[in-house]
Amino acid sequence: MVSSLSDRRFLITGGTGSFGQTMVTRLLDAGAAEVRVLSRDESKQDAMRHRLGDDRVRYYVGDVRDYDSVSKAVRDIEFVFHAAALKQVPSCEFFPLEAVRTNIVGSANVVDASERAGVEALVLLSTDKAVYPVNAMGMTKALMEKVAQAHSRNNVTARTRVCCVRYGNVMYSRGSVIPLFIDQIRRGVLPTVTEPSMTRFLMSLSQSVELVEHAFHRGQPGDVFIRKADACTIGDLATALCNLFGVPAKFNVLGIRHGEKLYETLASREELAHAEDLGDFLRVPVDSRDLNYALYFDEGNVERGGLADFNSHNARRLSVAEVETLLLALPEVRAQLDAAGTAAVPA
Ligand SMILES: O=c1ccn([C@@H]2O[C@H](COP(=O)(O)OP(=O)(O)O[C@H]3O[C@H](CO)[C@@H](O)[C@H](O)[C@H]3O)[C@@H](O)[C@H]2O)c(=O)[nH]1
Repeated sequence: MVSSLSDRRFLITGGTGSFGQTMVTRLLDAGAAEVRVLSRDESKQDAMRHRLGDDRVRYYVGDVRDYDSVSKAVRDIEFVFHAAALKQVPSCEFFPLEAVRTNIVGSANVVDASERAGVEALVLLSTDKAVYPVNAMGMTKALMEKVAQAHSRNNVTARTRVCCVRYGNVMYSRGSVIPLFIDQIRRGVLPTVTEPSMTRFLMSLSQSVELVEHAFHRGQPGDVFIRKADACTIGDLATALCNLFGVPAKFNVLGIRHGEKLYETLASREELAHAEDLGDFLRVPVDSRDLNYALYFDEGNVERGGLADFNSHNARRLSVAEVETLLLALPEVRAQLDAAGTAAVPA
């Protein structure tokens, strides 16, 4: 268990992304001695350097696919957060081997380089799409989790405590559906809803950081941590945005896209059979032959209705009004509403 973030040295792979930037700021605020950012894009690093203006942040240009660049960035580091990934479903479908190289081989490089450098703890970021995966992005993230768990299972004397976190859609993340719908609404175009009854878990960026910190502080080697998020239908999400921008809730229905599921699963029924309920979080320990499954069944200790998955269809369903409240809590949405000005009349 790590008690404090202050005066410690951190590496964040993919540190210029939405999660990475939020985590860097959080660590700096908590008094970190040094935060290294490893990423491929020098111009994003440059923009971040100017925005933060904090010389505790060190920028490493490199690629997790290249073991050498990871091992240089991790030298003398105490804690690593691994956020670098190929995350777009369509690009991973078109180029699955690229997803293998970044999401699986790259993650294995981060695990191995951390172990060799004597890093204390490593948290890898995964996604609900890794559970019962149907697309290359989810499949490669599922294998990333296996690589992380194998490190713990196969090395009893491992120096690095490796855990994963899994979460669903982060609201307003780059290229996601919320900024797209807002852009469409503001341009006077009908939002392009794939399938109104499709459901997704909703999480804020700060909740994703909280989950990572929870795993970082409390995770045992090989654990997967999940936050018990609420979910909504995409139809209700589009309706909530139309209401906020004062336009009628009418959509252009496209149909479900290639590689998409009607709902996502955060924890499989197989995992729930031995998961530990921690209130807001679930902890799925690494599968071990020693686990006493029978105890859980005899004591009726399996949460969420026996052997059902925890998915976005059976999770707590947010109402349109609740989605509106969540959206209004996002500074980006408020800025868009302000920019839309008084023309936005409530529906
Ligand atoms: O024009 C559009 C685009 C998307 N959607 C729907 O909106 C939902 C969310 O889509 P999107 O924001 O594109 O996210 P996902 O494809 O679900 O994937 C995101 O969420 C994952 C977690 O589930 C992350 O791992 C991925 O990196 C991230 O891209 C889905 O049901 C889509 O069908 C629409 O209705 N219309």
